[in-house]
Amino acid sequence: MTTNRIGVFGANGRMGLALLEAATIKEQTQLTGAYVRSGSSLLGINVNQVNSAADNSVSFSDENSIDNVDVLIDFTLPSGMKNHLKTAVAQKIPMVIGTTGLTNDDMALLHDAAKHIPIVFARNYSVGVNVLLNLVQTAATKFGDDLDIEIFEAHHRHKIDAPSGTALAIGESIAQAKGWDHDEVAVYDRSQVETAKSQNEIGYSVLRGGDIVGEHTAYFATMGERLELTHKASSRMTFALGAVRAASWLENKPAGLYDMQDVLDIK
Ligand SMILES: NC(=O)C1=CN([C@@H]2O[C@H](COP(=O)(O)OP(=O)(O)OC[C@H]3O[C@@H](n4cnc5c(N)ncnc54)[C@H](OP(=O)(O)O)[C@@H]3O)[C@@H](O)[C@H]2O)C=CC1
Ligand SMILES: O=C(O)C1=N[C@H](C(=O)O)C[C@H](O)C1
Repeated sequence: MTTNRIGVFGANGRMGLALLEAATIKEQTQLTGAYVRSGSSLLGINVNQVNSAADNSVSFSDENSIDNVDVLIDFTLPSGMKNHLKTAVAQKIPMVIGTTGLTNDDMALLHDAAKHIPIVFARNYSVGVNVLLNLVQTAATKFGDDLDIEIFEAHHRHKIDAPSGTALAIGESIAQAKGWDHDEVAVYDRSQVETAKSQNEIGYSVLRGGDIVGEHTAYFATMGERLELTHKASSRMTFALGAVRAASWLENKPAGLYDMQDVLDIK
C-alpha cells in the first residue's frame, strides 16, 4: 500500500489537532498539510508546538494554498466546509468530511461535489456508532407498533449544533427501517406539543456540559420493558483515527458520496 499524504482543514480546532496526530501516527499516512484560515496567528508555526504528537516537519499554512496532498480532511463548521469543498473540487482532491450541522442545501452541495471527486461524509467516524446504526434498525423493527422511540445525546459545552449529527443519523436510520419520512416524525421540542406522545414519533433530547466527548442513547420503550442502546466516546482520537482510515480507503475510489459504513464494509 502507498502512503497517503493528508491535509487537514481547521487544523487548530479540537478535531483538527486530533487529526494532525492521527495522520502522523498511522503507518499508511503522512501528514503534509495543516491548514488554518488566512490571517491566523498560527501561520508558519510548527504543528509540534501545539500538539507534540504531530509530525514536526509540518507547519500551519494558509487554507487557500493547498499542495502536496492526496486527500483533504474537514472537521470545521458548515461555512468553512463549503469553501473547502470548492477548493477540493477545483484541485480534484478527494475529501473526508466530518462537519455536522449541515442543512439540506449544504447536503445538495456535497452531492454535486461528489460527481467530481470521491467524498466520505459521516456524522460519526467511530466503529461503535456505525455498528449502532445497524442495531437500531433491528430494534426498531422487532418490537410491534406499540413502541416509543427516543434519542438522547450529550456533548461538551462548546458544541454548537443540536441535536448532534450522530443523533440525527441514528434517527434517520430508524426512520428508514420503519418506512417513515424522518422530517415528519422528528420531535425536537415537546414543550410546545400539548398532546400525548404518538407511536409514530422519534423524540430528541440534548445535554451540553463540561468535556463530554460524545454520548448517544436510543430508547425503545413499550409496555413492560425498555431497550436502551448506548454508545460513549471517551476520546476524540477515536473519530480522528476513523477519519484517517477513511482517507486511506478513498485511494483510487471513483467519484461518489460514501460513508463510514462503506469504509467498514458493514452496510
Ligand atoms: N463526524 C465525526 O465523527 C465528528 C464530527 N465533529 C464535528 O466536527 C466539527 C468541528 O468540531 P470541533 O473540532 O469540536 O470544533 P472547533 O470549534 O474546535 O474547531 C472548528 C475548526 O473549524 C475552523 N473553522 C470554523 N469556521 C471556519 C470557516 N468559515 N473557515 C475556515 N475554518 C473554519 C476553526 O477555525 P478558527 O479557530 O479560525 O475559527 C477551527 O479550526 C463540528 O461540526 C463537530 O460536530 C466532531 C467530532 C467527531
Ligand atoms: O461536536 C462534537 O464534538 C461531535 N460531533 C459529532 C456529532 O455532531 O454527532 C460526533 C461526535 O458525537 C462529537
